[in-house]
Amino acid sequence: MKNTYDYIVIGAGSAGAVVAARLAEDKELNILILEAGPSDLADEIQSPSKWPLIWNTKRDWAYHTVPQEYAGNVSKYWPRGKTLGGSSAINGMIYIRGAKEDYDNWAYKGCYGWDYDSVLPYFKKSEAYELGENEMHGGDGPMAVTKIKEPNPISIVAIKGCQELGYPTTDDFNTNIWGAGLNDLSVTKDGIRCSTAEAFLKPHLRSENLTIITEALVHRLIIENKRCVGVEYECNGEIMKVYTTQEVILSAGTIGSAQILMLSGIGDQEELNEVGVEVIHHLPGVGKNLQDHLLCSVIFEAKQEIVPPKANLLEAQIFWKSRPEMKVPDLQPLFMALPYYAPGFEGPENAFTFCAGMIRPVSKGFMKLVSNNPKDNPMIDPRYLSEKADLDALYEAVELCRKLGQTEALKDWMKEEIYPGQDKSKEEVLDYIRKAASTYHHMTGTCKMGVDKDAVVDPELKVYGIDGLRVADASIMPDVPSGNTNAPAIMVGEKAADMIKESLKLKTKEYCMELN
Ligand SMILES: Cc1cc2nc3c(=O)[nH]c(=O)nc-3n(C[C@H](O)[C@H](O)[C@H](O)COP(=O)(O)OP(=O)(O)OC[C@H]3O[C@@H](n4cnc5c(N)ncnc54)[C@H](O)[C@@H]3O)c2cc1C
Repeated sequence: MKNTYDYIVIGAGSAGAVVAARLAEDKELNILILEAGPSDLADEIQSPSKWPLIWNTKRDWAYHTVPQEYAGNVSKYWPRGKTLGGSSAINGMIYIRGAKEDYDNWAYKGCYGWDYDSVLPYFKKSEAYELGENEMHGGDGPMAVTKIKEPNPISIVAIKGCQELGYPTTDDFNTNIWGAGLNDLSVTKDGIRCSTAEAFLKPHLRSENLTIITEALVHRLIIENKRCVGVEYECNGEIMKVYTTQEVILSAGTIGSAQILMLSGIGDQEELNEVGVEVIHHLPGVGKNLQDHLLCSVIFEAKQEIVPPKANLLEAQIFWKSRPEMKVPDLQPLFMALPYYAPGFEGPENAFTFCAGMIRPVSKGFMKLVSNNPKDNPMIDPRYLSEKADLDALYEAVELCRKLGQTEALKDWMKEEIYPGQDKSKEEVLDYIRKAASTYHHMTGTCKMGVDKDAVVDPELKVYGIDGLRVADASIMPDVPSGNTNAPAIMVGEKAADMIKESLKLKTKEYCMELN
């Protein structure tokens, strides 16, 4: 193993695996990718219906928030992938990009080059859409996106119930987001999860210019004169140092990237002083702007036996709005053929869930270090439901799901509403929502891209105030897209790799001009 590489990528997750693989396409470059977790060789990862079995194992960071003041005063569990592929190896495999307006809004806030028309080519670049290339989909990218072959009966009746209530349907959320329909999945044609490790890293396993090190926990960046020159990490109990000739790309995810910046002395100076980290660069936005979507389970006991789902457990959903005047969806209820009880709630096993989802949160939270030890999980406070607008929206999502349970389409399936429960007052329903609300797993924003004083990276994803360092993952999203965040994180990886390659070309050109 060398001790100097052209580029060092930290984190082999949804975005990091893409950045490393795309850079390694240039055989002149030597790339290192450091991943804290072990390999992804596990049946629970490969089989699309087994993903919740990975929770609380060695491949899950298993974070917990602080007790949520506005959400039942309980701590909420946050699974995150800790393996090759990162969270794309433990996620629900729904392939969705969100609304066009999400990205146009990023550009409106100063993130030039990130409007939907500009990012669409990057979504398409990564994609091998089962139905082939068209205006909205890519046909020959590394990442399989397939249709659900044998949907569970609950998924089908839920969509019919939505139609009965007057909602439209859609057969492709990435072309027309509004309405109810079956999801596209990041699953191969052979029915195996298509994580970014599967799609992007595996084809490079024999590439001599891409070195992948697993179980390598990055402690901090090595910074000299405000330039990132390398990385310090721990592997097999040994502390190692590795250096870069070009750049370090931080792709450790919404928690990991902000944590590593702070451990390296880049963050809010007062907060860093409190935990004994020497301040290298005061950047107050690091760890702030934490945003997440929320779910709340509406659970029905079933009249007839539910067959176990064959696909990804999350086959169908609806994108809708909490108020008629809304221009983009803010609700995304998911239909599951199993009971998804929140911690502390229980009920019959032969049951199904319409999981009310709220996807345009107004509440913003933060995370910060509790010590200067890289092995200590940071303190995470998403401040769920701290803004009343979020509770109002989630309430509308719950009511939509409850109405769906009462439709004719569901008559042969729905025996009884278990949660929030029949004949509950609005106050009781709100109380249930606060207690049962859980993450939709879409945390973003702690290293926000932007042009304001709280921004951490510029629109080229370069960290303000430090040379040779970019962040590329879900943490840079200024606002969480209104949909699931895996495809957007992969898009960030694709665009980052292209920008890095462009910078290198420019540098080489300048160097050649100097020589002449
Ligand atoms: C349970 C679950 C279900 C989800 N379901 C869906 C879904 O169905 N569809 C969808 O679109 N999205 C889903 N998501 C969200 C989506 O997977 C994430 O938003 C996306 O994977 C984030 O990508 P990322 O690159 O930012 O981070 P990650 O993919 O989490 O990658 C970060 C990587 O960095 C590594 N790392 C962190 N710290 C260090 C360190 N100090 N040293 C070395 N390595 C480090 C991590 O181990 C990890 O591999 C789900 C997420 C979860 C957890």
